Amino acid sequence: MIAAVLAGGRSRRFGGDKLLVRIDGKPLILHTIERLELAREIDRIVVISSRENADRIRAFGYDVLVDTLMIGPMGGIYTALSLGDALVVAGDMPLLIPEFVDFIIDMFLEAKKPACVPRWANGYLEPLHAAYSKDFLPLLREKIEGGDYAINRAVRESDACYVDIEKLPEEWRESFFNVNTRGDVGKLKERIV
Ligand SMILES: Nc1nc2c(ncn2[C@@H]2O[C@H](COP(=O)(O)OP(=O)(O)OP(=O)(O)O)[C@@H](O)[C@H]2O)c(=O)[nH]1
Ligand SMILES: [Mg+2]
Repeated sequence: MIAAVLAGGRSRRFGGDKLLVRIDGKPLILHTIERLELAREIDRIVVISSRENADRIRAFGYDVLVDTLMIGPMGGIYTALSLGDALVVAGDMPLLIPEFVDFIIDMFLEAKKPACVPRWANGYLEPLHAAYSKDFLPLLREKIEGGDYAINRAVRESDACYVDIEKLPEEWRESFFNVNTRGDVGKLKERIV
């Protein structure tokens, strides 16, 4: 399975490109990628990046596909699916749990649904830690053409399968930690030492 790492955001809350910020001497996005490399079910990693960041990420030694839509995560997922079925994660998730990623992929391969998305008991979805099939593309295309870029709504309108987070090992929840603000960098440093 391909893993697509979304890296085309604006980092507005962070102020300055958060994915290139060094944590322990390493850019944030490489922490995310190195966690993915430990997942058995993933055989290829592609970064879905803005045009501006493409060369910088290639220089780290990773494949890049440029997102020309730049309409938010939905456009990143749409771009990723041009490569085939994909496990999609946000580039700002440096604490990914490889076993959890494998768990989602195994469920996705078995369920044969257009998407497999983690869901909290209160209904909140985690669409940037999820698996998508090419069968999700027609709905995405329709949404994009209609100017509705809400990925959660698209997932809910599809025949997705859901991964109930509260039924899984509690330590897997760390997978969803993502860096949005400068303060999150402090939290991250506490967790990776
Ligand atoms: N390829 C692609 N990735 C995106 C896009 N928008 C957001 N992302 C990525 O999706 C992930 C989650 O997005 P957010 O945490 O909301 O990040 P963001 O948009 O950079 O940050 P804010 O501006 O603070 O909301 C990050 O890794 C972003 O780089 C997009 O339009 N295209
Ligand atoms: Mg985020």
